[in-house]
Amino acid sequence: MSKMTPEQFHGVRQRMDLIADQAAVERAFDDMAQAIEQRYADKDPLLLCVVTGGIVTAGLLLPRLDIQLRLDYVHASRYRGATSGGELHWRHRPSEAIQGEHVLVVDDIFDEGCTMAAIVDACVADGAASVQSVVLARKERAHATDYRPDIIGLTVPDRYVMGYGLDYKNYFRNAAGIYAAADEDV
Ligand SMILES: O=P(O)(O)OC[C@H]1O[C@H](OP(=O)(O)OP(=O)(O)O)[C@H](O)[C@@H]1O
Ligand code: HPA
Repeated sequence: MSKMTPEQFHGVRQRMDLIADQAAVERAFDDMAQAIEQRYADKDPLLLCVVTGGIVTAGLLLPRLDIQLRLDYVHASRYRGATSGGELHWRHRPSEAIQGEHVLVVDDIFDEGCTMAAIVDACVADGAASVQSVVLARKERAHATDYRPDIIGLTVPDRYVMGYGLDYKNYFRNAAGIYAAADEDV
């Protein structure tokens, strides 16, 4: 995994713009959790966290959900430390565990939409009883697929964003807010 020097890291941090502060993001999580509880109260869903970016979204949703549920993960990525997407690489696809389940796919962002559309298609192909999705953020842009997430926390501008699980060159996933990288850093 590539590294940034402290000088590069602090430069990016100084130039980035705040898009949604911690309070706004936490409110979005409350709303997302409420929507999930309404849809899944009696369904014993299997939440499927999309690793790596979806870890923070799943981790902040779970303690807010007072319903019967289980957790599993898929590992599929397109960006791999870059700021533009490529081909989808599967590293973990729990096909057998998905059969007959009400699956809720959990990710940090719906950008071009290719990742979520491919994961939802894979869950359907693997025999899920139903498949819905939740994302912390949807990018305000044209998407490369007709698929849309069922539950969306926030809409963010069409800029490269980071924080709350979203990375910039493998960093800033731990930022306690959502920030956009400066044009010169993208
Ligand atoms: O809508 P799309 O344009 O397909 O992009 C969205 C995907 O890109 C990011 O993952 P990435 O491939 O960067 O892997 P990561 O989870 O390790 O960050 C993000 O976590 C989503 O899974
Ligand atoms: N930020 C971080 N990761 C991403 C983005 C983004 O804007 N789009 C797709 N994956």
